[in-house]
Amino acid sequence: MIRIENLQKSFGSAQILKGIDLDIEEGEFVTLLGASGCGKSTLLRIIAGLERAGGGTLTYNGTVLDAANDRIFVPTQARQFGFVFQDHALWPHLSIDDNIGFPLRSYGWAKPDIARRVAEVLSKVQMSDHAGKYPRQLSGGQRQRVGIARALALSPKVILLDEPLASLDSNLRDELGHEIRKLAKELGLTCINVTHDRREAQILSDRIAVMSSGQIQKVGAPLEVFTNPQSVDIAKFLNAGNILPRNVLSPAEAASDWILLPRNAVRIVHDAPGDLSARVHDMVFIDGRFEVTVDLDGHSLTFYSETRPEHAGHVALSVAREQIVRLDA
Ligand SMILES: Nc1ncnc2c1ncn2[C@@H]1O[C@H](COP(=O)(O)OP(=O)(O)OP(=O)(O)O)[C@@H](O)[C@H]1O
Repeated sequence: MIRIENLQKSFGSAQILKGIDLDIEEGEFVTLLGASGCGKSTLLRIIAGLERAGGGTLTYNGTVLDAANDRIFVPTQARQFGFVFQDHALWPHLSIDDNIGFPLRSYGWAKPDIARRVAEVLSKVQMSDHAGKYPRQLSGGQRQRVGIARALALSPKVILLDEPLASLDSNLRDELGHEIRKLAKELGLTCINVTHDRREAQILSDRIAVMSSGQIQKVGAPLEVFTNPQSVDIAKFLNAGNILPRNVLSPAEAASDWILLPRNAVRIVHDAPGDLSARVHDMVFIDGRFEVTVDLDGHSLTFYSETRPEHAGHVALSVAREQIVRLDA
């Protein structure tokens, strides 16, 4: 298990990590999700041993890897974690098998053992046919598969990923994302990923830690984080649904209270008056359903609909009120 306790880091006078606490279980896939500059890469670099913490403790299976106050710091090589970066970081002048074999050689592996291991990991990422090629002869997705194979070569128990899907187009991102998740589970890997991409986080992760301003604001399974994001800021960053003053749906309530109304909690009703009447403002067909935006007393409300609203103009809506959650301002 990886345990992060009150971890802190400053660059000059800027405090970048302000006391991070997080436990990551063996075999778990956790994503640090946050906007640019929130400190997620700095946290990953500290876990990797590429950066030292300024305070707090990092332990792995009970062994302290970094504790600034006790002057303990285990260097990167001794941590034996695997790395996958967004830009693949392959050596252009080496063939694919040499790219994967090179680190093994530097650990003193014998040639036949290297050849066997390279073949094994290439087959795990379905790249066996490309062993003799050079990185420039591969597509972005294929290069990333090689990057993953290289990370697996030394059989690390922990893999650290820095936006592994960022350089890929959207279909490929989903496909490789599902494969990475499957492979991680098959091999029982503990994975820590950083990204600002919500979709990537949801596809890959058992749990998501939402970061902003050097702190973890919310941790949970994707379903929990996206359906109960806790605050207006997190809900906005996650694009979790409609963020409305409570009194828009319940006029008796205080206007200063905020709620999250998920996009699947609203539906058009045809044969009943409904809870609300609203004016259709916009509509797009996307991912097999309509995304309808209505104007509700000056507030914009977006929801998913299997059917196209029959009449442009006004629609009657029913709201699944049990799906509404309160948000901290
Ligand atoms: N070596 C460094 N020296 C000084 N400042 C740094 C250093 N590394 C990071 N920072 C600063 O720390 C802050 C957090 O950076 P970090 O890279 O951790 O953010 P991030 O959330 O990963 O953002 P991004 O997604 O853009 O990489 C930024 O303001 C950055 O400029």
